[in-house]
This record gives sequence, C-alpha cells and structure tokens, in this order.
Amino acid sequence: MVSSSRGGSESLHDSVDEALLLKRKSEEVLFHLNGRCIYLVGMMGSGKSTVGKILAEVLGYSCFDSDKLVEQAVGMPSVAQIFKVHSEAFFRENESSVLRDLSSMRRLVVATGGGAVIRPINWNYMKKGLSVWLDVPLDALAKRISQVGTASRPLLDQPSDDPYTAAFTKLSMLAEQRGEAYANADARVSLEEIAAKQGHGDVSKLTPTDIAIEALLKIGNFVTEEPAVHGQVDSQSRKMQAL
Ligand SMILES: Nc1ncnc2c1ncn2[C@@H]1O[C@H](COP(=O)(O)OP(=O)(O)O)[C@@H](O)[C@H]1O
Ligand SMILES: O=C(O)C1=C[C@@H](OP(=O)(O)O)[C@@H](O)[C@H](O)C1
Ligand SMILES: [Mg+2]
Repeated sequence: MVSSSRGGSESLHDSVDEALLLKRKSEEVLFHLNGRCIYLVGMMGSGKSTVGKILAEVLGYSCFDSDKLVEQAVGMPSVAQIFKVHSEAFFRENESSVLRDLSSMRRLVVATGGGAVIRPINWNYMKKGLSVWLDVPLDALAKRISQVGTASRPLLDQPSDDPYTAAFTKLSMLAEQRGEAYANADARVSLEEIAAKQGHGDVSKLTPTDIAIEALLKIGNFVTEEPAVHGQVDSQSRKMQAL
C-alpha cells in the first residue's frame, strides 16, 4: 500500500483509513461488477499500471498489463524494442490481439497502453468490461515521465537537454491527435477533481491509493446507474428487497 508523505501516527492513521476505505468501496462495487473486467485507459504515465495493481488486489482480481502481454506474445523484452525492430503498426496489431484475448476472460484489471484507445476495434473488446479513464493534467504527466526517463516509452524517447519540455510537447501533440478517444470510457477519474475535493488542488500530492479509491467511487456510480445486467440485481430492486 502506498502511504501519504506525512510521518508518525498521523501517517499510520491515514494508511489505515485509506485501506478501510479501499476495502469498503471494493465490496460495494464487486456485487455489481458481477465478474466483469476493468480496463484502465489514459495517457502514458497516467498511472494505469500502478493503480491497476492496487485495484486488482482489493477486488481479488488478477492484474494484467497489456504492454507486458504484447512483449510476451512477440518474444521481446520491451515495447521499445518492438517499435525499433518491427514498427508501431506491428505493436498495435499485437496490442489488439492481446485485448481481444483478454476480452473473453473475467475478473481482470487490465492496464492498457496509452494508445489502445485509438483503434475502434479495441473499444469493442474493452466494452465487454468496464473502462476507466485516468485523466491526469499533461504538466503532471511530463513531470512524472521526465523523472523516470523515456527509455521504456518509445513515442517520447528523443534526446533532449530539457526532458520535461520535450515530454510535455510530445504529450500535448499526442493528446491532440487522440482527441476525445479517452472520453469513450465508462468512467472518468480526474486528478484535478480529487485534488480539489482534498482541498489543496495539487495533483502531485495524490497517491496511487487516493486515485484507486476515486476509481472505485466512479466505477460504483457507473454500475449502480446502468440498466440491470442479465443475472444481476439493479440498485432499485435491491432497495425493494431491503424493504
Ligand atoms: N499518483 C502518482 N504519483 C506520483 N507518481 C506516480 C503516481 N502514479 C504513478 N506514478 C509514477 O509515474 C510513472 C508512470 O506510472 P505508470 O503506472 O507506469 O503509468 P502508465 O502505465 O499509465 O504509463 C511510474 O514511475 C509511477 O511510479
Ligand atoms: O501512448 C502510447 O501510444 C503508448 C503507451 C505505452 O504504454 P503506457 O501508457 O503504459 O506508458 C506503450 O503501450 C507504448 O509505448 C505506446
Ligand atoms: Mg503502463
């Protein structure tokens, strides 16, 4: 579990509170999910792989990272190498095959690659489950990526004296090209909204656990508002049963 940066007993209480909140929220959504998979979408560096692991753990789901599955399928150690030896188009074909295979499975959290949203066929696969967009301001993405480096992200990997500005410029171009593609997701988790709710407005203070809690909240809103799914009881029927 990722704890906040505060120290001593305050930090311990925060961690316990977060863990309890995560558990409670996951129990609330599990019934309505009825085994459906969760697909995390969002730009490079938005935290899909990191938050995916937390969500899978609390939901008792398995976590898969589509980039890793493409590496396995192709038999190469990194996405960067696949782009270099083959091409982006080859990577995208394999990414779609991986998403197709995953779409017939249940109880998975899938951290997709940032570009998975651009192919309509991938949405056919992801719509078998529930998709969640991690919406992170470009400035925060560029800061994260310039800290960890771009070696594993070939679309951002250009030599530069100013890694932050280089990442920011390229991410802005990609965001423009991808337009509204991320907004096809069933639920949106906005880091700006979470930071505003916490009263500080600083997205860099949000832990992956904060984001996972918000994701469960948004998933909960989606699943309780959708029409009843076959074999499931909708929220109205549950209220009636409780009377
Ligand atoms: N909430 C967060 N705050 C700070 N750094 C984060 C947060 N979430 C993820 N990171 C870091 O940002 C980088 C990108 O995260 P990752 O989960 O790999 O994103 P994605 O899979 O969306 O590209 C990683 O180094 C990760 O440790
Ligand atoms: O946005 C993209 O087009 C890409 C995102 C990467 O995944 P992450 O979003 O996990 O970094 C990876 O699939 C590849 O480098 C291309
Ligand atoms: Mg990732």
